[in-house]
Amino acid sequence: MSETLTEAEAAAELERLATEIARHDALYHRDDAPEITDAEYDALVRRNRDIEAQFPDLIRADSPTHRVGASAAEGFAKSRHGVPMLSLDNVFEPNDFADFAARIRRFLGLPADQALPLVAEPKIDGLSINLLYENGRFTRGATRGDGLEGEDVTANLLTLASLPRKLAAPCPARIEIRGEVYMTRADFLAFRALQVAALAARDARRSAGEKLGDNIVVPVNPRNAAAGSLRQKDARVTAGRALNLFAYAMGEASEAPAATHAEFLDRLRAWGFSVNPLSRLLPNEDAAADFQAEIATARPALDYEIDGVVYKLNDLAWQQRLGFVGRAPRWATAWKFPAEQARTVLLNIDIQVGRTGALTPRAIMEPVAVGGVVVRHATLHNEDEIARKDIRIGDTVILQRAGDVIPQITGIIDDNAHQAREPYAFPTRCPICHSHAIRPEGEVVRRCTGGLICAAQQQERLIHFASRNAMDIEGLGAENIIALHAAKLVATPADIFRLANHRDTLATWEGWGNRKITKLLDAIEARRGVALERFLFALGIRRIGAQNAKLLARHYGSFEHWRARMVDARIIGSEAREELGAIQGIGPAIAQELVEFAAEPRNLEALDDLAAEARPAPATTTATTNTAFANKTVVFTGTLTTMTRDEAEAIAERLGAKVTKSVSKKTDYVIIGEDAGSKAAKATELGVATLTEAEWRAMAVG
Ligand SMILES: NC(=O)c1ccc[n+]([C@@H]2O[C@H](COP(=O)([O-])OP(=O)(O)OC[C@H]3O[C@@H](n4cnc5c(N)ncnc54)[C@H](O)[C@@H]3O)[C@@H](O)[C@H]2O)c1
Ligand SMILES: [Zn+2]
Repeated sequence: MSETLTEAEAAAELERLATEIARHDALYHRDDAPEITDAEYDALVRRNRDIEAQFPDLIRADSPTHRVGASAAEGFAKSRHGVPMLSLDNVFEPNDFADFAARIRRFLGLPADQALPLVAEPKIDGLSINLLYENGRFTRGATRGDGLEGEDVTANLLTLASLPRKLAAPCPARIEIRGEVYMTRADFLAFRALQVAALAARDARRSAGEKLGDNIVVPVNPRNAAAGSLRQKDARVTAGRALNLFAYAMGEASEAPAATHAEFLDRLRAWGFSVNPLSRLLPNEDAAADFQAEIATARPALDYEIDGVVYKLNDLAWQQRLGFVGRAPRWATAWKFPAEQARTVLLNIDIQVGRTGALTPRAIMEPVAVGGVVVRHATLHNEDEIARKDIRIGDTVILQRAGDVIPQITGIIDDNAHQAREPYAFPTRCPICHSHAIRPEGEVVRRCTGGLICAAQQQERLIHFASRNAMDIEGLGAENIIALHAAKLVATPADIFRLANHRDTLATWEGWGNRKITKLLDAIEARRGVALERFLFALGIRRIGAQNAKLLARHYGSFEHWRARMVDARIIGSEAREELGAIQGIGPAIAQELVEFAAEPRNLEALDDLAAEARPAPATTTATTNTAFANKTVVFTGTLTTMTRDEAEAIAERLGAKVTKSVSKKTDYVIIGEDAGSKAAKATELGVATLTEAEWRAMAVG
């Protein structure tokens, strides 16, 4: 560790790391949803261990060094292991491996020339499980959980073909068998593709207003996929996933089934478990380095992911004597492979535009093999990431793949050639529609503002436009929009109103009978003259949800007025800009989105084209039927403090009220401001309902 910390700094840092690591443990082990890569996680753990080594007095009771995994997730019955399920220490270098062997010799008091037979097994990247067999029958299976107690996943495990239900005699009356549940690379890629497609379909339906759960998860790697698939509340879901099992260890046993680990692996095979065929008994620790190299060479061709080799002392009596320290046995270690890295040249950065207008940079590279696959693309996340790593086109970049599907660029070669290149300038225009792209303060994502015209966003916008809370066009759900858009009959919302021109084309489509077409065209016709608030919401301007659309409609009253004021509001400091910012409920971020929308001339063109077709109705005629003041007669008296009398009367009228000057029996409400005189008294006398200014505001403005 290069830095020197004071004791106070070290204590604070250990506290932070304990919290941070526990959070990532839960995300990874309990939720199957890691936020960071394994390499980043391992760096946090290493930092924690280094600080603890320097300040042993500060080691916390909740130190990550002593914990395993994360506690069992809700929704599963808990299952206690007969013997705890721990983790493994790991080494990366030959020297560290030599230390591991030396510690064993020292602990057992073995002379240097005594052979130390070890069993070497590929370290499968899956999730470990504990299988209880009683009288030769499988009775219970659980995940590792926090090491002491895991989730009972017996029903899920029973869907695995490779899990023996019964063990052939002889076998101990009670024995826990441990192993790894994993998914092959090929099955993982197929499953991932399915999930990606399911997610896209779900999102399309969601933007059409359907309420759908968040249960579609796109796994980032095979381990993640295996864990998510096994830990399903409904075992029928697990049954549909391709999961396999390698057995490699035991927990509690009523009698020892073998004297050595190698013999035990033979017993596992005889019982019908699959044991990794690459496992091998090594005569001594000196053979480990060669084995490590051999497996590293074999790795790219394996059909499952491994991240190292586990070396276990063969003699079970010795294992017994060595026991455990912290969260791992003394008699085994995982010699991990370094994260697979490669160097290549960054040819270009292309910008992909998402369905919601987000601009995401992607690296295009000279193809290079890393981690068993040829890679051409890597994500660059966002513009800050590019700036932070100072990535320039033409640079030699270092690429890393740590089990995840999408490789990362971890850094660049900072040489003279790099310095001579231009720093990368992130585009400020959308590469698809050339509208300006903005990045609101405090956000990392830059977005295209050409919502109504951008081809990348068209389909999404159209689905939203027709959906229930927006224009509510019956019969124009996501599926039909996708078909119409793909056939190029509809590109912008205005085109929907011109769909009648394509009647003949539609009639040739399979499943589109005359009745269906007529019904759809009628439904579209019926939406001309739509309420302004629906129209504004349907535009799909970012941050303009149904509630904000309502505020805008009420405030501006008509489409023409709203449009004119938005155009004027483009000028900072203008009266229209101030007015927009002063509308209660419309904050600066919302105002900014509206202004950016209006600042794109082609948005205005598309907007006018649409308004000419849809002809949104002024807010007054639409809001009158279902407000507290619809068809009521109201009188204002006294001085209002939060709005002028004119404004108040205009609002009341917009809400469908009739505003009169004098109080009579026909008056429904008298709104009383400051220094009110005879009208207030008259209201009391006639028993007419009175409202304070605050009450009026609450009812009228919300
Ligand atoms: N990305 C994240 O946010 C995040 C968070 C937590 C953990 N992790 C990853 O998980 C690791 C820690 O998890 P861990 O405690 O399970 O340690 P580990 O995965 O490094 O090693 C222990 C595990 O190896 C597995 N294993 C595979 N083959 C085996 C074999 N032949 N014999 C024995 N065990 C075998 C077992 O499941 C065992 O529990 C970290 O190093 C990191 O890579 C990542
Ligand atoms: Zn665009």
